[in-house]
Amino acid sequence: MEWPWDDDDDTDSLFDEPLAARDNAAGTVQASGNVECVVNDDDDDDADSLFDEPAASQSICPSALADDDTSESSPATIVARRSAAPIPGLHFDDLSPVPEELASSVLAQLTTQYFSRQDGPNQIMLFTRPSDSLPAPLDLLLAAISDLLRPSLPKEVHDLLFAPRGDGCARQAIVNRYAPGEGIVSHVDLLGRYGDGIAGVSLGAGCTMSFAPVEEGDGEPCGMWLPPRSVIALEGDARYKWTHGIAARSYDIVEGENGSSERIERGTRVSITFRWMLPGAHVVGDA
Ligand SMILES: O=C(O)CCC(=O)C(=O)O
Ligand SMILES: [Fe+2]
Repeated sequence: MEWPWDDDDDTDSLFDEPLAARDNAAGTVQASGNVECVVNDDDDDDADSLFDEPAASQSICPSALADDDTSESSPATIVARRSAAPIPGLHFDDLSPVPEELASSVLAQLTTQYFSRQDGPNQIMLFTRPSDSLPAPLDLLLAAISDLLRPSLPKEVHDLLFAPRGDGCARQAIVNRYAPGEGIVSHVDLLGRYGDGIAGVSLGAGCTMSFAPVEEGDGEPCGMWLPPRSVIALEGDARYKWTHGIAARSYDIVEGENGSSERIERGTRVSITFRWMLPGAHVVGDA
Protein backbone atom coordinates (compact mmCIF):
# COMPACT_ATOMS: atom_id res chain seq x y z
CA MET A 1 0.00 0.00 0.00
CA GLU A 2 1.26 3.43 -0.83
CA TRP A 3 0.56 6.44 1.34
CA PRO A 4 0.10 9.91 -0.07
CA TRP A 5 3.18 11.26 1.64
CA ASP A 6 5.36 8.52 0.17
CA ASP A 7 5.79 10.57 -2.99
CA ASP A 8 4.87 14.20 -2.93
CA ASP A 9 5.92 14.69 -6.56
CA ASP A 10 2.99 12.56 -7.58
CA THR A 11 0.34 14.64 -9.26
CA ASP A 12 -2.22 12.42 -7.59
CA SER A 13 -1.02 13.64 -4.24
CA LEU A 14 -3.58 13.89 -1.52
CA PHE A 15 -2.81 17.59 -1.41
CA ASP A 16 -3.15 18.49 -5.06
CA GLU A 17 -6.41 20.13 -4.30
CA PRO A 18 -6.34 23.25 -2.19
CA LEU A 19 -6.50 21.70 1.20
CA ALA A 20 -5.27 23.64 4.09
CA ALA A 21 -2.49 25.88 2.93
CA ARG A 22 -1.56 28.36 5.59
CA ASP A 23 0.62 31.39 5.53
CA ASN A 24 3.62 29.39 6.57
CA ALA A 25 2.81 26.37 4.49
CA ALA A 26 5.31 23.73 3.67
CA GLY A 27 4.90 20.16 4.67
CA THR A 28 6.99 17.63 6.43
CA VAL A 29 5.83 14.26 7.51
CA GLN A 30 6.47 12.55 10.77
CA ALA A 31 5.48 8.99 11.37
CA SER A 32 4.59 7.84 14.82
CA GLY A 33 3.32 4.33 15.30
CA ASN A 34 0.35 3.74 13.07
CA VAL A 35 -0.43 7.39 12.64
CA GLU A 36 0.97 9.59 9.90
CA CYS A 37 1.42 13.19 10.82
CA VAL A 38 1.77 16.03 8.33
CA VAL A 39 3.26 19.13 9.84
CA ASN A 40 2.74 22.45 8.13
CA ASP A 41 5.74 24.28 9.39
CA ASP A 42 7.76 26.75 7.36
CA ASP A 43 7.91 29.18 4.47
CA ASP A 44 8.47 27.37 1.23
CA ASP A 45 8.13 28.42 -2.37
CA ASP A 46 8.92 24.92 -3.55
CA ALA A 47 6.30 23.89 -6.05
CA ASP A 48 6.62 20.29 -4.92
CA SER A 49 5.44 21.08 -1.44
CA LEU A 50 2.59 19.03 -0.10
CA PHE A 51 0.82 22.33 0.28
CA ASP A 52 1.74 23.94 -3.00
CA GLU A 53 -1.74 24.63 -4.25
CA PRO A 54 -3.20 28.10 -4.08
CA ALA A 55 -5.12 28.66 -0.92
CA ALA A 56 -8.38 29.05 -2.75
CA SER A 57 -10.56 26.77 -0.76
CA GLN A 58 -9.00 26.66 2.68
CA SER A 59 -6.36 28.92 4.02
CA ILE A 60 -5.43 30.30 7.34
CA CYS A 61 -4.94 34.03 7.10
CA PRO A 62 -2.13 35.80 8.86
CA SER A 63 -3.22 38.67 11.00
CA ALA A 64 -1.74 41.17 8.57
CA LEU A 65 -4.32 40.28 5.95
CA ALA A 66 -7.54 41.10 7.61
CA ASP A 67 -7.14 42.13 11.20
CA ASP A 68 -8.58 45.38 12.47
CA ASP A 69 -11.24 45.32 9.83
CA THR A 70 -13.74 47.79 11.12
CA SER A 71 -15.74 48.74 8.03
CA GLU A 72 -19.48 48.65 8.58
CA SER A 73 -20.17 45.82 6.19
CA SER A 74 -17.30 43.69 7.43
CA PRO A 75 -18.02 40.41 9.19
CA ALA A 76 -16.76 42.08 12.36
CA THR A 77 -20.07 43.88 12.60
CA ILE A 78 -22.17 40.73 12.26
CA VAL A 79 -23.30 39.80 15.74
CA ALA A 80 -22.62 36.12 16.28
CA ARG A 81 -25.42 34.04 17.71
CA ARG A 82 -24.81 31.89 20.76
CA SER A 83 -27.23 29.14 19.83
CA ALA A 84 -27.13 26.71 16.91
CA ALA A 85 -27.59 28.40 13.54
CA PRO A 86 -30.71 27.15 11.76
CA ILE A 87 -28.82 25.16 9.15
CA PRO A 88 -29.96 21.59 8.43
CA GLY A 89 -27.23 19.23 9.56
CA LEU A 90 -25.55 21.68 11.93
CA HIS A 91 -25.48 20.33 15.48
CA PHE A 92 -24.31 22.42 18.38
CA ASP A 93 -25.07 22.15 22.06
CA ASP A 94 -23.40 24.84 24.09
CA LEU A 95 -24.67 23.22 27.27
CA SER A 96 -22.53 20.11 26.90
CA PRO A 97 -18.90 21.23 26.76
CA VAL A 98 -15.92 18.90 26.94
CA PRO A 99 -15.15 18.44 30.66
CA GLU A 100 -12.63 21.00 31.87
CA GLU A 101 -10.00 18.53 33.04
CA LEU A 102 -9.97 16.62 29.76
CA ALA A 103 -9.93 19.83 27.72
CA SER A 104 -6.92 21.24 29.59
CA SER A 105 -5.07 17.97 29.47
CA VAL A 106 -5.61 17.52 25.70
CA LEU A 107 -4.69 21.15 25.05
CA ALA A 108 -1.52 20.83 27.13
CA GLN A 109 -0.49 17.62 25.36
CA LEU A 110 -1.14 19.02 21.87
CA THR A 111 0.70 22.22 22.71
CA THR A 112 3.72 20.36 24.04
CA GLN A 113 3.81 17.90 21.19
CA TYR A 114 3.08 20.11 18.20
CA PHE A 115 3.06 23.79 19.07
CA SER A 116 5.95 24.29 21.46
CA ARG A 117 7.80 26.69 19.14
CA GLN A 118 6.34 30.16 18.72
CA ASP A 119 7.49 30.21 15.07
CA GLY A 120 6.63 26.55 14.55
CA PRO A 121 3.74 24.90 12.73
CA ASN A 122 0.19 26.04 13.25
CA GLN A 123 -1.47 23.09 11.60
CA ILE A 124 -1.04 19.36 12.07
CA MET A 125 -2.82 16.70 10.08
CA LEU A 126 -2.99 13.21 11.48
CA PHE A 127 -4.08 10.26 9.39
CA THR A 128 -4.79 6.82 10.63
CA ARG A 129 -4.89 3.71 8.57
CA PRO A 130 -8.39 2.21 8.62
CA SER A 131 -8.96 0.44 11.96
CA ASP A 132 -6.05 2.14 13.72
CA SER A 133 -6.58 4.78 16.32
CA LEU A 134 -5.41 8.36 16.66
CA PRO A 135 -2.77 9.43 19.20
CA ALA A 136 -4.02 8.90 22.74
CA PRO A 137 -5.14 12.45 23.62
CA LEU A 138 -7.16 12.75 20.41
CA ASP A 139 -8.58 9.28 20.79
CA LEU A 140 -9.72 10.15 24.31
CA LEU A 141 -11.22 13.41 23.10
CA LEU A 142 -13.05 11.63 20.28
CA ALA A 143 -14.50 9.08 22.72
CA ALA A 144 -15.52 11.87 25.09
CA ILE A 145 -17.34 13.90 22.44
CA SER A 146 -19.02 10.75 21.18
CA ASP A 147 -20.44 10.24 24.69
CA LEU A 148 -21.28 13.92 25.07
CA LEU A 149 -23.23 14.11 21.83
CA ARG A 150 -25.00 10.76 22.10
CA PRO A 151 -28.04 12.07 24.00
CA SER A 152 -28.62 15.07 21.74
CA LEU A 153 -27.99 13.61 18.28
CA PRO A 154 -30.32 11.43 16.25
CA LYS A 155 -28.86 7.92 16.27
CA GLU A 156 -28.10 7.92 12.54
CA VAL A 157 -26.18 11.18 12.88
CA HIS A 158 -24.26 9.88 15.88
CA ASP A 159 -23.41 6.73 13.93
CA LEU A 160 -22.30 8.77 10.93
CA LEU A 161 -19.91 10.75 13.11
CA PHE A 162 -18.60 8.12 15.47
CA ALA A 163 -19.48 4.52 14.62
CA PRO A 164 -16.49 2.47 13.48
CA ARG A 165 -16.58 2.05 9.73
CA GLY A 166 -16.70 -1.33 8.11
CA ASP A 167 -16.01 0.25 4.72
CA GLY A 168 -12.28 0.83 5.03
CA CYS A 169 -12.58 4.54 5.77
CA ALA A 170 -9.66 6.10 7.57
CA ARG A 171 -9.91 8.78 10.22
CA GLN A 172 -8.27 12.12 9.85
CA ALA A 173 -7.81 14.67 12.59
CA ILE A 174 -6.60 18.17 11.84
CA VAL A 175 -5.32 20.32 14.66
CA ASN A 176 -5.20 24.06 13.97
CA ARG A 177 -3.75 26.70 16.23
CA TYR A 178 -4.96 30.26 15.69
CA ALA A 179 -3.29 33.24 17.28
CA PRO A 180 -5.56 36.26 17.74
CA GLY A 181 -6.00 37.87 14.33
CA GLU A 182 -5.80 34.61 12.39
CA GLY A 183 -8.66 32.81 10.68
CA ILE A 184 -9.48 30.34 7.96
CA VAL A 185 -10.97 31.28 4.60
CA SER A 186 -14.58 30.17 4.12
CA HIS A 187 -14.69 26.78 2.46
CA VAL A 188 -16.49 23.49 2.08
CA ASP A 189 -14.26 20.64 3.25
CA LEU A 190 -12.85 18.81 0.24
CA LEU A 191 -15.56 16.80 -1.46
CA GLY A 192 -13.24 14.30 -3.09
CA ARG A 193 -11.33 13.43 0.08
CA TYR A 194 -13.61 13.58 3.07
CA GLY A 195 -16.89 11.91 3.78
CA ASP A 196 -19.96 13.16 5.58
CA GLY A 197 -19.91 13.78 9.31
CA ILE A 198 -17.39 16.29 10.66
CA ALA A 199 -16.92 17.11 14.33
CA GLY A 200 -14.96 20.10 15.61
CA VAL A 201 -13.80 20.95 19.13
CA SER A 202 -12.60 24.39 20.29
CA LEU A 203 -9.94 24.46 22.98
CA GLY A 204 -8.26 27.41 24.67
CA ALA A 205 -10.14 30.41 23.34
CA GLY A 206 -13.43 30.63 21.46
CA CYS A 207 -14.14 32.29 18.12
CA THR A 208 -16.98 33.11 15.77
CA MET A 209 -17.45 30.67 12.92
CA SER A 210 -19.12 32.16 9.84
CA PHE A 211 -21.54 30.20 7.70
CA ALA A 212 -22.88 31.04 4.25
CA PRO A 213 -24.92 29.02 1.75
CA VAL A 214 -23.01 27.84 -1.30
CA GLU A 215 -26.04 28.74 -3.46
CA GLU A 216 -27.34 32.22 -2.92
CA GLY A 217 -30.88 32.11 -1.63
CA ASP A 218 -30.44 28.88 0.33
CA GLY A 219 -30.30 30.78 3.61
CA GLU A 220 -28.82 33.78 5.35
CA PRO A 221 -25.12 33.99 6.14
CA CYS A 222 -24.56 34.06 9.87
CA GLY A 223 -21.95 33.86 12.58
CA MET A 224 -21.99 31.45 15.50
CA TRP A 225 -19.90 31.84 18.62
CA LEU A 226 -17.98 28.67 19.46
CA PRO A 227 -17.01 28.95 23.13
CA PRO A 228 -13.99 27.15 24.52
CA ARG A 229 -14.65 23.41 25.01
CA SER A 230 -17.67 23.46 22.69
CA VAL A 231 -18.30 20.84 20.04
CA ILE A 232 -19.87 21.41 16.65
CA ALA A 233 -20.92 18.76 14.17
CA LEU A 234 -21.64 19.23 10.48
CA GLU A 235 -23.40 16.74 8.23
CA GLY A 236 -25.72 16.82 5.25
CA ASP A 237 -26.51 20.37 4.10
CA ALA A 238 -24.25 21.95 6.72
CA ARG A 239 -21.34 19.91 5.40
CA TYR A 240 -22.10 20.09 1.66
CA LYS A 241 -24.28 23.15 0.97
CA TRP A 242 -22.81 25.70 3.35
CA THR A 243 -19.35 27.14 3.70
CA HIS A 244 -17.71 27.65 7.07
CA GLY A 245 -14.80 29.90 7.94
CA ILE A 246 -13.28 32.11 10.60
CA ALA A 247 -12.63 35.80 9.92
CA ALA A 248 -9.05 36.89 10.56
CA ARG A 249 -9.79 39.26 13.42
CA SER A 250 -8.54 39.82 16.91
CA TYR A 251 -12.03 40.05 18.39
CA ASP A 252 -15.63 38.96 17.83
CA ILE A 253 -18.97 40.65 18.41
CA VAL A 254 -21.32 38.23 20.10
CA GLU A 255 -24.92 38.29 21.34
CA GLY A 256 -25.14 39.44 24.90
CA GLU A 257 -27.98 39.58 27.40
CA ASN A 258 -31.33 41.14 26.46
CA GLY A 259 -30.60 41.91 22.84
CA SER A 260 -27.28 43.61 23.55
CA SER A 261 -23.99 42.57 22.05
CA GLU A 262 -20.53 42.20 23.51
CA ARG A 263 -17.03 42.37 22.15
CA ILE A 264 -14.90 39.34 22.97
CA GLU A 265 -11.15 39.57 22.43
CA ARG A 266 -9.67 36.48 20.81
CA GLY A 267 -7.08 34.40 22.60
CA THR A 268 -5.10 31.52 21.16
CA ARG A 269 -7.50 28.87 19.97
CA VAL A 270 -6.68 25.28 19.16
CA SER A 271 -9.30 23.41 17.17
CA ILE A 272 -9.46 19.71 16.50
CA THR A 273 -11.52 18.60 13.52
CA PHE A 274 -12.33 14.92 13.12
CA ARG A 275 -13.28 13.72 9.66
CA TRP A 276 -13.56 10.50 7.71
CA MET A 277 -11.54 10.00 4.57
CA LEU A 278 -13.64 8.70 1.70
CA PRO A 279 -13.16 4.98 1.04
CA GLY A 280 -9.70 4.59 -0.46
CA ALA A 281 -8.95 8.34 -0.33
CA HIS A 282 -5.94 7.69 1.88
CA VAL A 283 -4.35 5.51 -0.79
CA VAL A 284 -2.49 7.06 -3.70
CA GLY A 285 -1.25 5.16 -6.71
CA ASP A 286 -1.39 1.38 -6.88
CA ALA A 287 -2.65 -0.15 -3.69
O1 LIG B 1 -10.77 25.73 13.28
C1 LIG B 1 -11.86 25.29 13.01
O2 LIG B 1 -12.72 25.09 13.86
C2 LIG B 1 -12.22 24.97 11.57
C3 LIG B 1 -11.16 24.23 10.83
C4 LIG B 1 -11.65 23.83 9.46
O3 LIG B 1 -12.68 24.22 9.02
C5 LIG B 1 -10.86 22.90 8.66
O4 LIG B 1 -9.71 22.59 9.03
O5 LIG B 1 -11.37 22.45 7.62
FE1 LIG C 1 -13.35 23.04 7.33
